[in-house]
Amino acid sequence: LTRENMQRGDWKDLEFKEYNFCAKGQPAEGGHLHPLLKVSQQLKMIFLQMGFEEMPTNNFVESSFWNFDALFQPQQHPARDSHDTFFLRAPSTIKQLPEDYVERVKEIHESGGYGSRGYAYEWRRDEANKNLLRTHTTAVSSQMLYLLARNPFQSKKYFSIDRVFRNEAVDRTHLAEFHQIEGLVCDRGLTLGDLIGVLHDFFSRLGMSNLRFKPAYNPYTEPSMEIFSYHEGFKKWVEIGNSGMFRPEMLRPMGLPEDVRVIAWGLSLERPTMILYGIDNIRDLFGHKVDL
Ligand SMILES: COC[C@@H]1[C@H](c2ccc(C#Cc3ccccc3)cc2)[C@@H]2CN(C(=O)Nc3ccc(OC4CC4)cc3)C[C@@H](O)[C@@H](O)CN12
Repeated sequence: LTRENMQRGDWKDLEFKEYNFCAKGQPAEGGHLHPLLKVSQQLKMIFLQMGFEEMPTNNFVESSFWNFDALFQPQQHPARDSHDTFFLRAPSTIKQLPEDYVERVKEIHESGGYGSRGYAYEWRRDEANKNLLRTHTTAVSSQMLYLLARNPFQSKKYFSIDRVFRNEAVDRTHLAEFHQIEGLVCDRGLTLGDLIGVLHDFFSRLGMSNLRFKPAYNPYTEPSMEIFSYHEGFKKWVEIGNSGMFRPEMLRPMGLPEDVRVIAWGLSLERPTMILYGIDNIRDLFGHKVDL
């Protein structure tokens, strides 16, 4: 029976079979939640169950100051080169920064302080003013810790899961951006043992309990550790993240009390998602699937 039959009136001469009200309908094509979304929701639940608060990471553009200088990362560090970082043409510079804090950061880079020798170079404000696409969510962690330091001290547990951008060669497992997962605990008298303990708690909730730690280096954490977990499936140790204790050269200029320590760790969202979903080409995670 068509619209034309109805308009022409010739439906009267047509033969119709009995309507089968018990016939099954067409299977409804349902949508699917994206694997990255499902894994990030699972990780968000883990952090919330551990009493962590989510950081506001809804801005991809950061200043070099918050992304590097506040983390005591020197201005000549290779990661700050345009080969590794996306700098912005417009707006190319940050409008304003907390001037008193900037002065203390300049001081710690140039001549040290709080027992540190610093880097003994001429720190440049115009370098710190350059806007970029954040290379890690630690650029947000630094701002949250600075805000914490401006109020009467209280211990805090923060997390973030969001996009970060690196000007790197793209290959099967690397794109110019990825989602970083970061957790941090700020409290008086925290030790490396507390970091190891919170890592065991966190990763055991992801089904990874057999962990090993390897000394590593980050410009903003000392000591630093790479985190490994034995993967029963692959029968080998898999690097599952990086961690460390933020340096005094980062925390003291913020104004945090001398006995306050911050332990932190990070991992990517893509790696666990690809492993959990058996995806071996990161491009299958993004963009429209083109079956050529
Ligand atoms: C440019 O690449 C950086 C990324 C990404 C990464 C690395 C470090 C941090 C960090 C940090 C940090 C350190 C100190 C203080 C604060 C933040 C965050 C993400 C992953 C971190 N990595 C990573 O995610 N690996 C991983 C994580 C989970 C996982 O689960 C599977 C189900 C079993 C499997 C693998 C480790 C490696 O993949 C590494 O080669 C790649 N890393």
